[in-house]
Amino acid sequence: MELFWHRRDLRVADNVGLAAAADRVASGDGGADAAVTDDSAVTNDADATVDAAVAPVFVFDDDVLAHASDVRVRRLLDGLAALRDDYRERGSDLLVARGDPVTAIPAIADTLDADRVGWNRDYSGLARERDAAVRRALDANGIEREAHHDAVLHDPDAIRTNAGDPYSVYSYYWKKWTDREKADPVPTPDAEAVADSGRLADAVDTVARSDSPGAAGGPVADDGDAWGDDATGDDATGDDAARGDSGIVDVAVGDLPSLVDLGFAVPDADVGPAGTAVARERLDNFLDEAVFAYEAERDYPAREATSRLSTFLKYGEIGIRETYAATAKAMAAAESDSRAEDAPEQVEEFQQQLAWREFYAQVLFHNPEVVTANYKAYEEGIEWRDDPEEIAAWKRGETGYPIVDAGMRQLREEAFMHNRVRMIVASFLTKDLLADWRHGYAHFRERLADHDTANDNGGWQWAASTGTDAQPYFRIFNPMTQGERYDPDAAYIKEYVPELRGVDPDVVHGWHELSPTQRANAAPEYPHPVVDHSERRERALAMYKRARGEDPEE
Ligand SMILES: Cc1cc2nc3c(=O)[nH]c(=O)nc-3n(C[C@H](O)[C@H](O)[C@H](O)COP(=O)(O)OP(=O)(O)OC[C@H]3O[C@@H](n4cnc5c(N)ncnc54)[C@H](O)[C@@H]3O)c2cc1C
Repeated sequence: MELFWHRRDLRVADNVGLAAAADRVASGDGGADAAVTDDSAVTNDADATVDAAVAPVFVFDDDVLAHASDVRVRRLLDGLAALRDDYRERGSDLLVARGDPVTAIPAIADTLDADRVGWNRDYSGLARERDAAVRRALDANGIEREAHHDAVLHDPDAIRTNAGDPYSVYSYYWKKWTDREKADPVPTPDAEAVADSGRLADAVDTVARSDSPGAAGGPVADDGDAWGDDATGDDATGDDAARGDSGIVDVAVGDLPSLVDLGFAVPDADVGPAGTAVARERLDNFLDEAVFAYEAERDYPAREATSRLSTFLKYGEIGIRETYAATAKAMAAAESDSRAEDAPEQVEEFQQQLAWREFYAQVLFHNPEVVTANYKAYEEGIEWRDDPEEIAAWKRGETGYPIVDAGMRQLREEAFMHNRVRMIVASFLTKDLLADWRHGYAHFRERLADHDTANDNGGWQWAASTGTDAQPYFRIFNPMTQGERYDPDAAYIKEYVPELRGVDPDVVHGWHELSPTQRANAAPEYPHPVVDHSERRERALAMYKRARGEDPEE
């Protein structure tokens, strides 16, 4: 028996770690029963078939839940339900545990008589720290373990500059990324390779509820695997020893806790559907048509021009190899059929976004401190203004800047925001309200269903001009002209800002130039601008110049 630990890879298809375990049990190369050699003649065949299988588990870790939000836990539970159903279709089920993985994983492995535990690597600081502690606990209990690269096409150490450094400039990273050969999707395990649900139920009956082997074993010396070393980050607890002591392991077969059980409330936002089947349908639909106009259309929030795959990629409900292979197929088809000449470039533009995801993953991996610190140090530090009322108006979507308010309300209602609008609202918070990007990051982290530490942090530090390859500090979006350019008939704005529905688009886009009386006549319920953009623009330039040690008057 092998135990496979799902974390942010909620799928059975194109799952590198799961496929490796399934392949091993199918070929009889590994697992407790495969180790039977001399006694094989007397082994009960039925038991051997049942035991030579992979048992999947998910662990609700209280340390992770402490940093989660209503929206994200709702979406996680939906993704887990879909994963469980995929296992049930194969006659298996998902083991669901609650506890500290450092104790839970060795305890469950022990109960199942699993001699190996597998998982896919996660690159954030907290995850790496947790994984190092789990590795030590498994080693102490003599249980083999292996970790795989799965979430990205090229792992964070694979692509470096010619001098051997991690990349900090995206365009150079992209050149190498796109030239590298990409792995094919890995096979989906056969039903025979995953543990029968009855066997899982029997095992759960006997799981120790305290004093698990993980707790007894305690931490042992690290084996020097670079992936688990020196992890830091905002959400890292930094306390391995404490992790090994809790000893309580709650396990059920397919029985998912409710939001309330986990200490969360039902979110106002509709987090949308979950699971591999939905993700595949989205990808297929997108690659059928929209991708061929992706570059031209992707910045217009009212148009359905992007894939809306981010939440599925964040929870790993679709594999990145499968996603990339589908884009490569679409590109090949576009080259050979009668589509517009630039169709392949449009597909490549989409692949570039997948590469941004991997670029930010490697930035976070090599610089875990960026979660709380500026990537780019400013000599004198940035003197953020941080006005609580202005920040609160931004969060509520009541700044009096229509495109900003539409974005913030889309976030509240859908736990999602269009990429162009994320850039606009992030620029507005940092360069109009002069508020620290960390306020925005914290709010996005709470509200976005697709919140991904690497991408969210990368996006915020880009907008605040503090990140790798960031927007230069003197490039400050004008929220009115951005709205006019990318939402010319104000369709997106009107969808989320009902106060402006009957208002002419020119009036919407010129809102800041109207007199208070004109505004009151046009849309009495919609707020006046909280700040004057031109004045704030000058203040932002001075703020950044001072931080750079330059004279703001020059
Ligand atoms: C301030 C800010 C915060 C952001 N926070 C997140 C976040 O928490 N999670 C997240 O996945 N994306 C984040 N992004 C990137 C981007 O906005 C979303 O990935 C995108 O809007 C998701 O929509 P989509 O799936 O339709 O994207 P598509 O345009 O269809 O792109 C396909 C995929 O590529 C990836 N991708 C696209 N753009 C980027 C990007 N700029 N950086 C990294 N990956 C990208 C995503 O996985 C996305 O699903 C943020 C951007 C900004 C400016």
